Parts: sequence; C-alpha cells; structure tokens
Amino acid sequence: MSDSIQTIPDTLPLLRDRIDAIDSQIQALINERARCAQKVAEVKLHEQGEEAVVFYRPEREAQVLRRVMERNEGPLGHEEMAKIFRQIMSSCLALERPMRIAFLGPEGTFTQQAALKHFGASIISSPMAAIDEVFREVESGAAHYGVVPVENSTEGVVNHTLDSFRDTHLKICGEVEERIHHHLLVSPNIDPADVTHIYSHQQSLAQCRAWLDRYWPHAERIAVSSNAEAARLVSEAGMSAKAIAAIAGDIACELYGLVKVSANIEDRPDNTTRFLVVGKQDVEPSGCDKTSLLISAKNEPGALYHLLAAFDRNGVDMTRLETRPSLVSRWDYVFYIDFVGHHQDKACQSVIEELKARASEVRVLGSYPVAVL
Ligand SMILES: O=C(O)C(=O)C[C@]1(C(=O)O)C=C[C@@H](O)C=C1
Repeated sequence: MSDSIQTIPDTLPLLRDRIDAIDSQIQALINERARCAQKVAEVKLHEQGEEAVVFYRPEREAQVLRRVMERNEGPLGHEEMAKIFRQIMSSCLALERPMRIAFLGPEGTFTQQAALKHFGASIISSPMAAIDEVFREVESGAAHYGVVPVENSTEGVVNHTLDSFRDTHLKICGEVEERIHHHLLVSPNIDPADVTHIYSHQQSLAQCRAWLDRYWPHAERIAVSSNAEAARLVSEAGMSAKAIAAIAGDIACELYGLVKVSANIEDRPDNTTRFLVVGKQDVEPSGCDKTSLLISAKNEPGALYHLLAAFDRNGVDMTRLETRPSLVSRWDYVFYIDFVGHHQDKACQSVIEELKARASEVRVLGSYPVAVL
C-alpha cells in the first residue's frame, strides 16, 4: 500500500481538504499535458506543413488508453479510468485542432453515441441524413472523419456501409463497439396505457421483436428512418397529447425530454453494434490492429477456397467474411474480409500478395487499432 493511501484522513472536513488538494494537483497536471499537446501541434505543423498535417493519431490514442488500463490498480475500474483519459485526450486534440466528425444522424442516434465514445466529447459533430452523405462529407473535406454503423450482433451487416466502400477512396481509421440498449419511451404527459403505435427504426423494432410480441402485441409497429427520429416524433405528438411511443436509446431519450416506460427491452442482452471511423489517413500500427479488405474474386471454381487458404497458410486470423453483389455484372460478388494484424506486418503482407495473385482486385480498406473502449 502506498503512503498516500495510508494517510487518508477519516473526517469529512479533512477528507474534503484532501480532495481539494488532489484536485488542484490533477488540474495543474492536465494543463501541463495540454501544453505538451499544443507543442505537439506546433512540431507536427512544422514537420508536415499545413496541407499534409495530421493531428488525430488513432494508433497513439489506442496505445495511451491501453497503457492506462494495464497500469490501473483501482479502486476505479479499468474502463472507467480509460474513459477519463479518453476525455483528456479529446480536450487536448481539440486544442491542437477541433475535429469535425460527420455521423449518421439525426442528433441522438446510436452512431452519435459511438462517435462520442470514440473521439470524446470535445468534437464538433455533424449529423448527416444518410450513410453515403457521411462518406461525401469526409471526401469533400467538410468533416475530418465520419462514423457509420457496419454490423449488429443480432441483425447482421449494414449493407449501405459496405457498398459505400466500392465508390470511395476513404480509409477505415478505427472501429467502435457499442452495447445497444433500447427503451420504450413516451412523452411525460402521456399515459403509457393509451399507447396504440410504437415507432422506431426497423432494425430496432427487429431487435425488440420478442419483447414487443409479449408485452405490446396489439400496438402497431411503425418503421421510421432512425430511432432518434422516432423519439422526435413522439415528443412532437406529445404536445398535442397524442399517445404514441418510441423505441430508442439514452441520448435520444434525453435529447427529446421523454420518459422511460420500460428500459433495456432488447431481446438479446449482448446486443452490440460495430461502427467504423472513416477518414483519409493511413493509420500506423498500434500493436493490436485489424485490417479490412475488399476483394473482387475471379469467377472460377474454388475462387473463395483459394482466397481463404491464403490466411490459413500464413497463420493470419480472419475475423469476418461478408459477400455482396459486385453491381458490375450479375452473379458476380465482392468479399469483405477482416483479419487480425496490420497490413505492414510481414504475415499480413504475404496474405495480401497471395490474394492479389488470385483475385481480380484486392483493396486494403484500412488497418486500424482494435477498439479499446
Ligand atoms: O501524440 C500525439 O500525436 C498528439 O497529438 C497528442 C495526443 C494526446 O493528447 O495524447 C492528442 C491527439 C492525438 O490523436 C494523439 C495523442
């Protein structure tokens, strides 16, 4: 046990004095760290120039957060401690250059929640109406990075996101995993017993299907463009005392001032959505990375078998395989493959070389740190 733990006082006034003293030390240290970040920005600008400068470094952030978790001794939990540092880095990065992040909107979506989880709260967030708009916003330079959903553990892949990679030169710079908790929400002035219609995004309705069948078998389910939009409709209807409900998450509930009739109503308690961060940069290795590839296979017998064999031969762990129509000709397919490792790793380079010999196109969509939080 360290000295500081042994000398913790045991009366309220003394404990508060102690907390005040610690807070002023923490504050001074955070500002010292922030001054270092300002200096980092100067050095980057000097070395890379205004046109090419890259302030956000996902691999460095992942390393910092992993180290925080490794050295943490409690009583605060590892994730709790990492979240604090997540926000400190977010504030430091905003001092270097405020980051504009486009995400699948409107305000209050799980994608916004994922963007805040990944970048911290010190970002300028721009809600977009559709996934391809997020890509365009980043391509045009109007946003530095974009956040889009890519797969849900209950409902499978988000095809719009996968298909968007065919027409873009953007890279995957990161991934975020978010546990999705759905709640049944109404306006504060509405009696839940009067509810006749339940609004949500079709994926959210599907993720709560068994619960709805059991508890709200007679309510009509209405699919809308997002669950945040459902929450907005419910708050608007509440003004004219119309009894409708929404299924949405915490930030939509808060944003639209709704109340929870039932919390955590998703059918599967491990319901998780994975999001991707897209940008223009090639991310350096962080020591624990993943790579995503887009492969157009030649239309010949055993094509997929030969592609997969390359992973086995090089001992590279494939974590995901998705097939999508190529949109070039009928019954032609492209494969999206994720694997463990960075494209600069020797074994991963061998896999990519072997794939290139077999496939008509192999594109590295990006190597990026495995989600830390
Ligand atoms: O190390 C850097 O390159 C920094 O800019 C500093 C810092 C940090 O606060 O630790 C801030 C932003 C980057 O995304 C990574 C780390």
